[in-house]
Amino acid sequence: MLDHSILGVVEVREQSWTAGDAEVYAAAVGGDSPAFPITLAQHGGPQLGLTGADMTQVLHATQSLVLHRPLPAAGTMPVTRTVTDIFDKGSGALVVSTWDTPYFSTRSSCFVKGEGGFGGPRGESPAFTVPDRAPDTTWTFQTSDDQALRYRETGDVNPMHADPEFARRAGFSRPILHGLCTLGITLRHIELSTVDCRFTAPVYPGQLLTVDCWRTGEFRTRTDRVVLVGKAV
Ligand SMILES: C/C=C/C(=O)SCCNC(=O)CCNC(=O)[C@H](O)C(C)(C)COP(=O)(O)OP(=O)(O)OC[C@H]1O[C@@H](n2cnc3c(N)ncnc32)[C@H](O)[C@@H]1OP(=O)(O)O
Repeated sequence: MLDHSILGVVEVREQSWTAGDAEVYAAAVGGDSPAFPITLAQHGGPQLGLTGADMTQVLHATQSLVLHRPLPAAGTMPVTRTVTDIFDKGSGALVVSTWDTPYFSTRSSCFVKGEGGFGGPRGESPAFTVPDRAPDTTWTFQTSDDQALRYRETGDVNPMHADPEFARRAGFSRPILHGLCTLGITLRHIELSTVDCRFTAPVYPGQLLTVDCWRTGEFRTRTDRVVLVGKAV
C-alpha cells in the first residue's frame, strides 16, 4: 500500500553529468532533445520514492519542465526533490513531485492505480487541448522493438519497460515504452523554455509515433490513439 508519509518529503542530492550522458540520451530518443535535463534530475524516471506502492500499478501521468539557463555540457548540480501532493483520483492516487536545480525545474506525477478512495483532495484536472484545425507540422518516428531497452541506458531501469512478466502483471501484453522516451522523441523538433504534458495512453516499442505540432505551442503524439498531449512555449 502506498505510504502517504512520503508527502512533503524533501531530498537534496548532487548530480554530476558528462557529455557522454547526453550522447546516451540522444541515442535513446533518436537525436538531441530539450527533454534531456529531466533524466538528470529524475535519475531516469519519475517513480523513485513511492514507498509501499505496487510498482506494477504505477504509470507516469504528467511531466513539466522549465528551463532557467543553458545546461553546460558537463557539470555537477544540487537537485532538490519534493513530494508536493498526493491527489485522490478515485481509481488511483496521483503522486506529484518536483525537482529543482539551478538550471531547470521539473514536475512529474505518477498515477498509482488502485490507491484512490482515501478521502484526499481531488486536486488538479488540467485539460490539454489542441487547436480545432490541422496541425502546422506533422512528422513521424518509427520506434524500434528495442527502443525501451535503449532508453533504459539513460538510467530508468523500471522493469515495466524491460521485464515481460512484470509488464503482464501490470496488465500489458509486453513491456511498454517509458513516457519520458515518448516525450524526448516528441520534443526533438520543438523549441521551448517550458513544457507541460499528460501521458494519455501507453506506447509499445515498435509502434510508429506521429507527432502533430501547432505554432501556438500545442502538440500531441499518436499511435493508433493519442498517447501524449501538451503545450510547449
Ligand atoms: C513509472 C512509470 C513510468 C512510465 O513511463 S509508464 C509509461 C507512460 N505512461 C503511460 O503510459 C500512462 C498513460 N495514461 C494512462 O494509461 C491513463 O491516463 C491512466 C491509467 C494514468 C489514467 O487513466 P484512467 O484510470 O482511465 O483515468 P480516468 O478515469 O480517465 O480519470 C480519473 C482521474 O484521473 C485523472 N487522470 C487521468 N489520466 C491522467 C494523467 N495521465 N495525468 C493526470 N491525471 C490523470 C483524470 O483527469 C481524472 O481526474 P479528474 O476527474 O479530477 O479530472
